Amino acid sequence: MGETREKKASKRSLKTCRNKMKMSSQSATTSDTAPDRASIPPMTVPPSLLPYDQSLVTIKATPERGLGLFAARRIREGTIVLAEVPTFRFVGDEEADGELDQLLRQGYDELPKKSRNSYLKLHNSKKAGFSKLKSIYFSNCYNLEPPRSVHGGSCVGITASRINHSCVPNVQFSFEAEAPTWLFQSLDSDSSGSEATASGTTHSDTTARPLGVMLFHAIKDIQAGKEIVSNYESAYLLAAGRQLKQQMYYGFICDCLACIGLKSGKQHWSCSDDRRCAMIMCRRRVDQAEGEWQSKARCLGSSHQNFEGGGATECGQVIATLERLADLLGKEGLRGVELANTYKELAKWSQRAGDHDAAKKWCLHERDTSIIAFGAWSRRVEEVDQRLDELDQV
Ligand SMILES: C[S@@+](CC[C@H](N)C(=O)[O-])C[C@H]1O[C@@H](n2cnc3c(N)ncnc32)[C@H](O)[C@@H]1O
Repeated sequence: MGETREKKASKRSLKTCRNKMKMSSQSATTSDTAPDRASIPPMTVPPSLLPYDQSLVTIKATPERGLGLFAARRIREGTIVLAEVPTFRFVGDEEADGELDQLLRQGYDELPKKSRNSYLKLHNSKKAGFSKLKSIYFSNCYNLEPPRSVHGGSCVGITASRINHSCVPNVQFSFEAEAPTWLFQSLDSDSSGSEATASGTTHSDTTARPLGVMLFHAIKDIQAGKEIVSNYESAYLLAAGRQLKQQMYYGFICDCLACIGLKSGKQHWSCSDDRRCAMIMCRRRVDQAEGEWQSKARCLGSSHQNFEGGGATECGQVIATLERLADLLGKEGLRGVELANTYKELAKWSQRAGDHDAAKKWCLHERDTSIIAFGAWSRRVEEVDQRLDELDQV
């Protein structure tokens, strides 16, 4: 299963270096030929291509947040902090059709004893009217719906469940339905019940739905001893809105820098809500422009999205809004999926404006951000590469 993708990944890793070279040499000479591998300095190899190192993190108790995951040593941006085969994974229909209890019970019975015990020890928010298995599931599951993942449904991993929340996360969660064999080989097989799934399949059973792998990449450098935190919620909410949701769904109130703002004593974070408000406004403007663009395309009966119908001014305004959004996201420290998606939109609107050089530039930004947040061999980077190839052909 993994071999073809691994081969592709190693090809892409060379391409990564080539694009990085292109990026840094934009104002100088641009070479179309790939550099000799030997001439590439080791630092240009994306950290996420290095084998996954399980000793990077450790689980510790905290006074306010229960158990949490902590960096055992300094972790560089782009490193896989945690890779885990989920214990349970359900697609959207299974979650919705009321059979989840039965599926969970069936999957649970098939787990090795150690994994069953680990599952029962996970945090339980004691959700009213839910069985214990289901309440634990919904207290810890990661959503696989867009924009975080395109697979739909949700999943739970034993170690991933110990990651606490911050509105200013230092890791980005992603899910890969297929992962290279080197990654599976470096996973601890009994840490996640990887030999069994909710539907009784194994990840090596190619005829059944594979469990895939949950991944957490560092989106910034993390100092030794610092807590690993992911964002459970949308970034496009003000502190009060985020806290309402956290209280409703998880029973806690976040005290991250963005939430405490002024109380942090840091000028930068006292403006967090202002920045998030501006981010929400940008998002609304872009979403509205996208809706108008789509309906115009439908009216004109254009089968192609990139018809020359919008006008440079309209596209220019959307591009300026998206540039502002990218800047705000950077200032808020949100350098994961939100930033990658913003660069993707910048490339799309630049293409609509007929500016292929800008489209390529933003695509390369999306690629660099995606390598850090999702890994160089990820489906997301593969998709960006396809779009870059298409741009090259224009
Ligand atoms: C998925 S679990 C995370 C691991 C959990 N701390 C444990 O001991 O297993 C989610 C629960 O952790 C706690 N938690 C997570 N992030 C928190 C935060 N920023 N502040 C306070 N509690 C938090 C809440 O009780 C939440 O319902």
